[in-house]
Amino acid sequence: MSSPSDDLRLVEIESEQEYVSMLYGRLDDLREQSSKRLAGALRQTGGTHQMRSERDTSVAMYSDQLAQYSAVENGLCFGRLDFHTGDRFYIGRIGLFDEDKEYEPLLMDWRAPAARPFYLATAAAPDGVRRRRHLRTRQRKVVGFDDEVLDINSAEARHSREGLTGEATLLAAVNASRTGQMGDIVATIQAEQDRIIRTDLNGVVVVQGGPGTGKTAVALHRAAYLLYTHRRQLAKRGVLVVGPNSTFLRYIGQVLPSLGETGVLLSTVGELFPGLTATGREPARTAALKGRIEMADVVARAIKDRQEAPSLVEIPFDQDVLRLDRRMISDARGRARRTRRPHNEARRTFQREIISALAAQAVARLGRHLLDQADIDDIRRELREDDAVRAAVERLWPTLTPQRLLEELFASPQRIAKAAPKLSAEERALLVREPGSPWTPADVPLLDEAAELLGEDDTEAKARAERQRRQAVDYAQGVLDILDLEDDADPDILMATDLVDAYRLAERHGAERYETAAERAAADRTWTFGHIIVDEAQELSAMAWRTLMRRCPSKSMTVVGDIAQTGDIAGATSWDQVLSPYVMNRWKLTELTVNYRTPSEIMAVAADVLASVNPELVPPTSVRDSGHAPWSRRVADLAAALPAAVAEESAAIGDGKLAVIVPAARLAQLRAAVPDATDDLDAPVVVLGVVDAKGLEFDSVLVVDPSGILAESPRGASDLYVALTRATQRLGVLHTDDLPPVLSRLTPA
Ligand SMILES: Nc1ncnc2c1ncn2[C@@H]1O[C@H](COP(=O)(O)OP(=O)(O)OP(=O)(O)O)[C@@H](O)[C@H]1O
Repeated sequence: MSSPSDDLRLVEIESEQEYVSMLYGRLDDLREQSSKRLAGALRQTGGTHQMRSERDTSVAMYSDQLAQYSAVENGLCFGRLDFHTGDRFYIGRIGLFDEDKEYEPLLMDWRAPAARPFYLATAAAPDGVRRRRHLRTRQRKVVGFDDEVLDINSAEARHSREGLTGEATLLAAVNASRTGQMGDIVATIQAEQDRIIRTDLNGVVVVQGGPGTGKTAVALHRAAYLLYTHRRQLAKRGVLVVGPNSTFLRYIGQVLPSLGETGVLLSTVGELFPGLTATGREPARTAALKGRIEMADVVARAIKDRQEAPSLVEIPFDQDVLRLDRRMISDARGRARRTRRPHNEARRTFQREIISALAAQAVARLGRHLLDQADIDDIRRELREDDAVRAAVERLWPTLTPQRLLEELFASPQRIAKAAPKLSAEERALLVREPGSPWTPADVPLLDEAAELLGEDDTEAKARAERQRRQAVDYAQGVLDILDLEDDADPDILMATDLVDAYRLAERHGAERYETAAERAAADRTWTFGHIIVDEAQELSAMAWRTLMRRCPSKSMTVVGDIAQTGDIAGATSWDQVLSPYVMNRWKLTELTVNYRTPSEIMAVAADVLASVNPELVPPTSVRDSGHAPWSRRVADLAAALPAAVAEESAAIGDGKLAVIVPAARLAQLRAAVPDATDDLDAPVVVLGVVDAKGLEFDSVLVVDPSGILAESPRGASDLYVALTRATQRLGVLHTDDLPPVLSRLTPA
């Protein structure tokens, strides 16, 4: 039998349903409008260059709108604010307005200033808000709501925990099973997070916080907020989000689209050199050395070393031999260097000077008085076009790509010795490798450094890209002409999304399509972004920071990380050390203190490990208990014991996700021991090394061989801390030898 309060709730849900259905109706109208406009734009043919470019812009704009309307379909409206004045606002993923009533707001975008009380108002500081309501929806259906009455004297206010906004909805969200994809937190952003999300665009903001405090979530919502608030400025230059590895980028990949933002480039530092995939592996010590700032000097010296000045070069020319001695070559080299242009650009000066020196010799031999200016010009031209002269210039001042420079440097201990006189012999030996070896992520900042110093002439490549883009548009046009659309084509039969598909079809036929800023940025090494967000920033090396800073001359950045979780030996130990070379003390530290992921029982274990990293570091406070005691089990053989432990944990979490986190050296062996295990985050069970588990989370985590993790790296304790804090519900530890003392809090099972 239902109680009167249940009945009241049902009535409320019905009335909310009516409103929410109206909002979806409005969304459908907008979708249809954009579809029609897109179809119209796509049907325009030919015209002047300007008309075509306007059409491209319209196509891009309407395609983006359509993508945004689809992206906000789930959870379109998630909140409501009732004010003491009687005003009422609904809060959602985008703003919707009533065109018939002077654009009265029907739904307030969560990023609008007026929506802020939804995240900040408290019973103590209600900001005029009487009630905050969190709506729960499934697809287009309202399935429930949670209310908070912001009255300091209410029983609810007395019971709610200090500092939490929308506690019931928040706890439901953090307790939900994980899906393998990070979700957005737009309905439950907490006050300390909101303040960071809405910090000014300018300058560097550092978000320091322990595991699970929402740093990644905050960084991504900040990207969405900045794009909303500074759309004009940022849409043109784009926003770059840098993450530690591609597994992590896949994990967070859906958050921004679900917030209606598709124009953000997600990348690892290793992917920032267009046209190159850095898949190679190398010893951690080599990668750490390549990450050191001294490598900038090594690259610069390596280039200078290629500008050779031998004592004599003889060049056969016109049945004679011309001679370049060291002084002539040094003079030409000096002139070229004094231009202060990048190596490949300064080459023109070098070549001119060499040709002048050779021409002077040739003219002197023929007899200056017998030649007029036209003859001398002819001689210079002949010299310029002469193969032997070209070969000599190429030897003395070669045209170098970053790849060739580094490949030839690493292949030659002699070259390394000249370029790196300040490194020890042992360090220099770490750099040597076979030519043709695959590029590694740590090579990328070095290639970038080299590209800066070498200079590149990419006009040809850009012209080619533009030609391809035009072909793409024409191809799509051809497809559309065949479709022969009528103006009033029934949207049910042929939606504009089909047209977009036709447009995108061009891509698959080898031509480029219209590109967003993010796409153009991905293909252009010299692109500079309007804002850069760096996640797991503690992992970046000094050379990687140099690359990123180059990509953002305005130094508008959000730097997100946790110094206590630094695992990479090239990584950071202090934010000041990382940032002051670029922005001195002009960076702002913000902190997150509440852990939304890891329950208190697991955090107590992790806190002991943190104390072993540095007793002064304070772990974040968990927002909840799970009721499950983290356990440990001593086994004789890890690979043999693993399947049963996996089966047990899988049964305990039902539909949730389980991760087995192992020392990198045992990854292959232990992955083979778990039936159906992969590194695909959508799978129910994944087996990962600690490095690849960074930033991720799972309902249950099995940490295997903690001593192995501790011993594997000088930052082993930080790695173990990361591994333990990936779980949202349950944690188990399997070990063969004595449990490390820092884990003594675990319950033997
Ligand atoms: N306000 C919030 N509402 C609901 N869930 C939240 C909130 N803040 C964080 N979370 C959830 O907590 C989990 C941890 O967040 P996130 O991954 O952003 O933390 P992090 O600080 O980056 O952690 P780590 O340093 O361990 O990578 C995620 O599932 C995230 O969705």
